[in-house]
Amino acid sequence: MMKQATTFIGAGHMAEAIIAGLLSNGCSKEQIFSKNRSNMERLAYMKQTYGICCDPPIEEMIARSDIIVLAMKPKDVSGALETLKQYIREDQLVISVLAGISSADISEKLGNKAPIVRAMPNTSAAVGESATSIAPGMYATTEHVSIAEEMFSVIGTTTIVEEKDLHLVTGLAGSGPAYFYRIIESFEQAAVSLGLDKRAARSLIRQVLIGAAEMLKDETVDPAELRRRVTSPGGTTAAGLEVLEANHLSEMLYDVLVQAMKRSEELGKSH
Ligand SMILES: NC(=O)C1=CN([C@@H]2O[C@H](COP(=O)(O)OP(=O)(O)OC[C@H]3O[C@@H](n4cnc5c(N)ncnc54)[C@H](OP(=O)(O)O)[C@@H]3O)[C@@H](O)[C@H]2O)C=CC1
Ligand SMILES: O=C(O)[C@@H]1CCC=N1
Repeated sequence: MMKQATTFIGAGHMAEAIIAGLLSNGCSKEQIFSKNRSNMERLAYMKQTYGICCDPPIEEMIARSDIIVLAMKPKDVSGALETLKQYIREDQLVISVLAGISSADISEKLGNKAPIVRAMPNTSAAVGESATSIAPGMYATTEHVSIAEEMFSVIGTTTIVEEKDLHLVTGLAGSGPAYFYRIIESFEQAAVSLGLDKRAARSLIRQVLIGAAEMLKDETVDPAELRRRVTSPGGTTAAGLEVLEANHLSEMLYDVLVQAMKRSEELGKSH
């Protein structure tokens, strides 16, 4: 269980997913602080829902913390660090979940040698199923990486990557849940258009994804083999899969990653 006091700068969707995961894994709510820039309603919701500390002034939160998690949008990081750099110390660990923003950039904005570890979780953190990538950044030692691993391991799996690979893994795993949600939305709509009751469509297609995901948890199993087991020669699955192939599924998904990765690179340049 994580014992370090932690301040989340930004109490948005990602911060909530991580905080929910930490609390359901036994982390004490007194050890978690969070602040927004101006959305007090959102902060009140976080306080009410999770019992975390949102009232102390930001400088007090930071003074009492071992870890500072940067969880604002990339475009807001410059403004946030302009104010916060006077409070963040070199004996604290800065963990950034920001897409695209390099640790060198964060260090420069901080103007000190605080260690920085970058993490790219996803919103499945809220149910303990994030696929988080962790990369050591400026001034980070293996001990700092271990602390970040400990934090993120309670909200899912952790994979250590090099910082240069974060653009790619952001497009793959940070954004990843949205691709599957989008596919589910279309299958639901298609089933309803073809005459199925909405509730039945919804519950069936969701369970299909949950069941398939459960099967994939065994990493020794090849997804291609799982697919072959479903696909009877000349049967319904083969007919459906032919449509995916005819519409260039692999090329399309390659492009999905390329575009998401490019966007991450742009975020790093344009904030
Ligand atoms: N959503 C996702 O699936 C994932 C997101 N990320 C990364 O997480 C970060 C946050 O994303 P997400 O949670 O979706 O965004 P949200 O918009 O939901 O939350 C961002 C929060 O940051 C706050 N904020 C902005 N500026 C400041 C500031 N100067 N000081 C304190 N708080 C501030 C905002 O408060 P206010 O409204 O008051 O301005 C807002 O509550 C992004 O950098 C994103 O790249 C990473 C992995 C996955
Ligand atoms: O869309 C985004 O920019 C963020 C980063 C990964 C998931 N959401």
